[in-house]
Amino acid sequence: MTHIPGIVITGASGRMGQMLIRTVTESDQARLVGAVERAGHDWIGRDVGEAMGGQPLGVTVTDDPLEAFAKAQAVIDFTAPEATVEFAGLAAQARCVHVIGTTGMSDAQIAALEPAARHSVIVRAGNMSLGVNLLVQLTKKVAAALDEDFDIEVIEAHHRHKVDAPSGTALMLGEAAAEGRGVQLADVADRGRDGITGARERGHIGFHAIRGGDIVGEHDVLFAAPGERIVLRHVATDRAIFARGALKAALWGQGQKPGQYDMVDVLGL
Ligand SMILES: NC(=O)C1=CN([C@@H]2O[C@H](COP(=O)(O)OP(=O)(O)OC[C@H]3O[C@@H](n4cnc5c(N)ncnc54)[C@H](O)[C@@H]3O)[C@@H](O)[C@H]2O)C=CC1
Ligand SMILES: O=C(O)C1=N[C@H](C(=O)O)C[C@H](O)C1
Repeated sequence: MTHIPGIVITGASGRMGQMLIRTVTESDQARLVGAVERAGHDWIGRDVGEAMGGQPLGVTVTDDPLEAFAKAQAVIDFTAPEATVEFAGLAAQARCVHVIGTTGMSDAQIAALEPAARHSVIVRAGNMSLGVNLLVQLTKKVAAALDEDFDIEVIEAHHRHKVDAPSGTALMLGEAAAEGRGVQLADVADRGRDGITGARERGHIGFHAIRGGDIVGEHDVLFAAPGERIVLRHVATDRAIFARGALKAALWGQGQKPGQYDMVDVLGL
């Protein structure tokens, strides 16, 4: 019997799913024990390594998440909001750590994770990279140090396939800026200005989303005042940074008490 945690990857054929499978199989601290895709997907029933165009990995892609989770200690889930809510319940049933990278979740979907978190460890973050989680801390500090003479705008850019906006990372950065200022983001967020918007409102936090080509993920937090500007920037050039963070979270979650955590907890920032 090995103590190396067994990991299931949901959304196995996706951009992040495939990156996660490579990251887990290359790690000597974790074992790939399952790969899940949606019902009807043409990878179901195939070896996941072969489906990715490589050597067999001895793991067959399934559309039965509970059967896969029952053999695992952790589930790493970068899929879609409805799927993630369903997986949270099943991961709790199987007592697996559930690492959630999925973005675009509504407040109701986030609230729906709470019953699962009474039985299992959930680590959820809109961005699993070390760099962005450091940027979140810096954003909070800079926002706390400056007054409302500095207008805050969060600008993000992603590939043409991304379905949600603003990005999960942009929202994390906006929340951090709002927290630094001691306000609620919901009260001050300006999302996607268009038309005769009127002059910018003092104290508001703006969000802007660029979509194009194969941009992995870029985030700027702009603090603009009369006469000067500060720009905090993170540029992701490789999805491996998200996969490495997610695997770190899955390993960190082993032995933690049930509840909801984020990458700040995992990274000790
Ligand atoms: N937190 C982070 O660090 C990061 C988060 N993301 C987020 O991860 C999510 C996925 O991103 P990508 O991999 O680029 O998307 P993608 O569209 O390439 O992959 C999503 C996969 O999930 C699968 N899926 C959807 N519903 C499913 C279900 N019910 N059961 C099983 N599989 C299901 C799809 O078939 C697809 O293969 C997005 O929400 C994205 O914003 C992406 C990168 C980093
Ligand atoms: O969809 C993506 O690709 C990414 N999504 C996350 C987000 O919404 O912030 C993280 C990263 O920027 C890539």
